[in-house]
Amino acid sequence: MGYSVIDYQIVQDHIAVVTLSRPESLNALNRQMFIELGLVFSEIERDNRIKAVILTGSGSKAFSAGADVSELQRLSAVEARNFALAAYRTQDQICSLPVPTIAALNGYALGGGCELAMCCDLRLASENARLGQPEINLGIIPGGGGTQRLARLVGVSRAKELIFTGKIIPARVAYEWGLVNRVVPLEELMETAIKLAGEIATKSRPVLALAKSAIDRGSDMDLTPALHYEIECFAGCFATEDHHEGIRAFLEKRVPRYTDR
Ligand SMILES: C=CC(=O)SCCNC(=O)CCNC(=O)[C@H](O)C(C)(C)COP(=O)(O)OP(=O)(O)OC[C@H]1O[C@@H](n2cnc3c(N)ncnc32)[C@H](O)[C@@H]1OP(=O)(O)O
Repeated sequence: MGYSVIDYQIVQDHIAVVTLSRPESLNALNRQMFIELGLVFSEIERDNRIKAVILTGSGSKAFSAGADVSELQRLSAVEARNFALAAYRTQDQICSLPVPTIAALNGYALGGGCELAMCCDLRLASENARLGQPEINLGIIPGGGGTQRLARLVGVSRAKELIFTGKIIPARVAYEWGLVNRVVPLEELMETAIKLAGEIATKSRPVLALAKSAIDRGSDMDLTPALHYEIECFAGCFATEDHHEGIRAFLEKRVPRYTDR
């Protein structure tokens, strides 16, 4: 399928790389971008070969500088709600993918860009990356999950500090706050992301899906139901062929050969 504002590639057979591609506006997120992200993530969801997804931005300056401000300028309150709902639907597709997702933040990840990164399971940042929710400086608040996902990742106090001031933090601070998993030089970012995705892709696809579901769905529950849900996911592993192979390979002192069944 042809895309105009994103780029899509499969590398090393199992790794999907989706690149936000509007470099002239620092990969600002417009309606077309949400439509194409929706289409590409549907394509990824249907492709059983894919075991990890990397989401990044084109160029060396930005992952994404957020929602396209020139589109926001024209929105009524009703249209703003529809814009946020379109973003929500795309984000929900990303969050519910059964395979791990990695945001490779190659520069600014602001507003909707930071929100998109927070929908991914893991975040790697280049040393020049800068993150924040600066919507308050435009007289608005985050509408793509920023008030919720940021608070869950860094805590309510730090989320309030970022959202109330619009302050942008460097990658190193984002790492100290737990907002990104790792910081690497820009020229090593994609190599690091592909290496991490490759390491994940050596595992069993259905077992990765169960691990992701146990963590994500469990974290929306109280502890006791979450622990019971983990038990169901753990038991689900024993219904896979891959768990036989994993255990057998350990006992035979060899590397497992998973078939993703
Ligand atoms: C509701 C949810 C939201 O996401 S609201 C948007 C939240 N994001 C922001 O407020 C960030 C806006 N951008 C900036 O503050 C700056 O661009 C910067 C700090 C990220 C980088 O500054 P710098 O001076 O290095 O670059 P420019 O400002 O000159 O940007 C280059 C080029 O990109 C256009 N652009 C940047 N961000 C956006 C955006 N969010 N929407 C639309 N366009 C954007 C900027 O206008 C420049 O275009 P040009 O035609 O060259 O003027």
